[in-house]
Amino acid sequence: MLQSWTSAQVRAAEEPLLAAGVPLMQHAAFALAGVVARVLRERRGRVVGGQVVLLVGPGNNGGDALHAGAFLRRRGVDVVALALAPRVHDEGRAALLAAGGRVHEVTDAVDGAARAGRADVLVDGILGIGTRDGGLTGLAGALVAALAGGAVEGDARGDGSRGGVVGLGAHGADRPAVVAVDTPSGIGVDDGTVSGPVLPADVTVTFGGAKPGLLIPPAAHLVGRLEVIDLDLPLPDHHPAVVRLADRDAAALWPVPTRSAHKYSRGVVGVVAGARRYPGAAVLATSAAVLAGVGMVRYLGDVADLVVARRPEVVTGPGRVQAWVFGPGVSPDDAAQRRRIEHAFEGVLQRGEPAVVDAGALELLPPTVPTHVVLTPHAGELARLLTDRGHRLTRADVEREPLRWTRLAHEMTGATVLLKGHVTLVVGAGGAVYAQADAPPWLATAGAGDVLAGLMGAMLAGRADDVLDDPTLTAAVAAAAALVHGRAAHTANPDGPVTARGVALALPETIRTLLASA
Ligand SMILES: NC(=O)C1=CN([C@@H]2O[C@H](COP(=O)(O)OP(=O)(O)OC[C@H]3O[C@@H](n4cnc5c(N)ncnc54)[C@H](O)[C@@H]3O)[C@@H](O)[C@H]2O)[C@@H](O)CC1
Ligand SMILES: [K+]
Repeated sequence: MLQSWTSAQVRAAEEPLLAAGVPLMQHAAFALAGVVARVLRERRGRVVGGQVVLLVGPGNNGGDALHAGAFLRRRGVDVVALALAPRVHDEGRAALLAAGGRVHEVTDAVDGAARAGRADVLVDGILGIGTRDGGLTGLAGALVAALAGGAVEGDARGDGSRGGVVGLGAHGADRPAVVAVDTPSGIGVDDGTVSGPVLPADVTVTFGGAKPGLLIPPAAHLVGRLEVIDLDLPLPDHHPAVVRLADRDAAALWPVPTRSAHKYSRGVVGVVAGARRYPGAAVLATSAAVLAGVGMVRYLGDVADLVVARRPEVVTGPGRVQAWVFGPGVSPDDAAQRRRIEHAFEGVLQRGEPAVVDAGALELLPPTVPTHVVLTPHAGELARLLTDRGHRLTRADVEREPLRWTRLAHEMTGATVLLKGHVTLVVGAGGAVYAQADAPPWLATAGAGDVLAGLMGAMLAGRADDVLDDPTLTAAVAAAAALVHGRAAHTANPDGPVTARGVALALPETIRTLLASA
């Protein structure tokens, strides 16, 4: 499990150690220098003679970079600090100079970008947890925009004058590797927003514990490989801001049958999905539930013949269920499916049956529901859901601030809300947040959401009693389902195209491997 803490939580945890004179910055800088040395070795075969340029901002984040530069100097690395503020960390600066490094005061963004572009490794120490709203501006903003590759047109000098842009480009062996100090500078450290230029990192070395912005999109896409340096900070372990589950966490959440289990005790999933116009969604959602290993799958809808032809294990017609899947392939104008879903919602509310509410069923959601109801919108559907509740939003708004809007949807509806994406966010009871980045981009394909819904329904059915006893469990189960979904895509075809059906078929093998690894 990867846990993360907000800037305020990290500062509070650092305070007693700093008061006791623990040299946290030295520890952080030493670890940072080790990572930079490793990156130099990866790129050039050796550390000695490597060229490192430090981008140094006004605070302790720049201090970390300067001290790391001093450590690297002692290992024979050529280190130049580009000071991007009128004043940089005094001690760090003195340490770098004493070790034979150089400090260059940058006054021109184009010139600064040209110097930075010549490095083997660029260390981004402009801002860390001291970042205020608004991202990088002025000289640092213009320099980073120039380096990041023309994000700013014309204003690369930071003084309004036009200048040539020295872009790092997106790829290429010649461009410097970028190592971010604590966070890529300019991201919203606590919410993952990106409101200005940011230098995409190859590696982010974060201190004490991860920060939410490193896990939440869009900033999460700029982090590269994440390395967490443990500083033994007394962080509130039971109250992380955002969590990312690992395989063993998902395995621990999986409903593994006991020897005395029978099909009803293992859970029955009721699936209301598909229509004559969208029969595939019913097949995919029921298949995923069957292949995830639930006790029984019960299908309600108009394409029962097709579902049973494809999945003879499925029973049809009403009856007892432990959890529901509503909505894949259901259009709002489908009166029969609407009635079935509205009727089943009564059970969800009265008897406390967990439910996954997807696609067409999102529009049938009662005004408020308990947390054992999981909504699984993509960004466009979340925008619509909130627009219907008085917040005029577009898909792009949701993509800019996914955590904010997922949280609001949870607060307004009471449901656990899972926002599907390359990074999937889940917000559940008590405001718990999960950010799962397990899905390969190939998984963005038609029907993949139907498989996720079926798989999650199977998990909820298998753990229905636990979920009802412990309201916080639903969000964890939803996050684990997202993890399994991503892993199944990988099992289906590592690093290549996948079909939704292929992902469903890969579930048994994926779950077996996951449980074996725990
Ligand atoms: N507190 C500690 O003891 C430790 C801190 N560490 C480092 O210190 C960093 C935090 O240092 P600071 O608190 O000095 O903060 P930063 O270095 O992140 O920021 C410095 C200053 O930049 C200014 N600033 C903020 N947002 C800005 C913006 N958008 N544009 C321009 N200027 C802006 C503010 O005046 C802020 O105080 C951490 O991220 C980490 O790298 C590490 O050395 C570990 C120990
Ligand atoms: K930084």
